[in-house]
Amino acid sequence: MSKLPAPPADGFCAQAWEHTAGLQQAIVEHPFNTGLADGSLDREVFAFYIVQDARYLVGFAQALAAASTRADNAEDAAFLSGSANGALVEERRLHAGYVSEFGLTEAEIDGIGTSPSCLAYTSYLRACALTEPYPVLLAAILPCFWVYQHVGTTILESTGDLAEHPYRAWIQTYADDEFAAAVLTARELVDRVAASADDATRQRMLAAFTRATEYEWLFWNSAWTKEAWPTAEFLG
Ligand SMILES: Cc1ncc(CO)c(N)n1
Repeated sequence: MSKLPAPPADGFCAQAWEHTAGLQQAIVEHPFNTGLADGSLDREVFAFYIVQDARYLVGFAQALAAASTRADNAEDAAFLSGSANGALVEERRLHAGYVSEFGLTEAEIDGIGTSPSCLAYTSYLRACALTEPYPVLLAAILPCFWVYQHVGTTILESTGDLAEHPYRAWIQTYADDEFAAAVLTARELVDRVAASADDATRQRMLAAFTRATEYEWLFWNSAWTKEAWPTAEFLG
């Protein structure tokens, strides 16, 4: 799958993407993602990322499930709850892969602490689910779809044939047609909800979209540095 078409120029998504264009570029150019693209990324760094991402997906799924309870029609509720289920299926798949692909035992996985950035991002999504209006929650969720699809397809464009690529499975997951269709549906939902929101809500949507995109950058950066809690040394 190649890049998605641009969203309608007069909608929220177009405005949000333009507002975060510099950040989107920094994400694609982050050394974690350039290493993922050319296959040079250290496998241990990738394993750390996968463990964090499985934990992230649980929080993301909870935010999606919460959003589905607030949808005002069955189609949107089905999309959101189906996406929640999809994120949890992916979490189970990643978890199963720890042992087969990375040789990590359950004890080793338990020994990897949830990083500050992973906890911050998932906590932010959960907080939006509890305290923000439905349109703002949706805007916070959207970068999780859209940024990954953008990164996945940008990487695929640069790699071409994936047959021998060490991170083939990851690239295929986020560059495939099924994920692209989900991103289009999510964008259409956010544009529709934004179109009937008032200006103040639309401002908060833009702030939430931007913050979540910042957390996407932080998430990759925290995997790259194998971010730990600086306070761990005080706790023995
Ligand atoms: C951090 C993060 N954001 C988005 C996705 C895509 O669902 C993911 N797997 N992980």
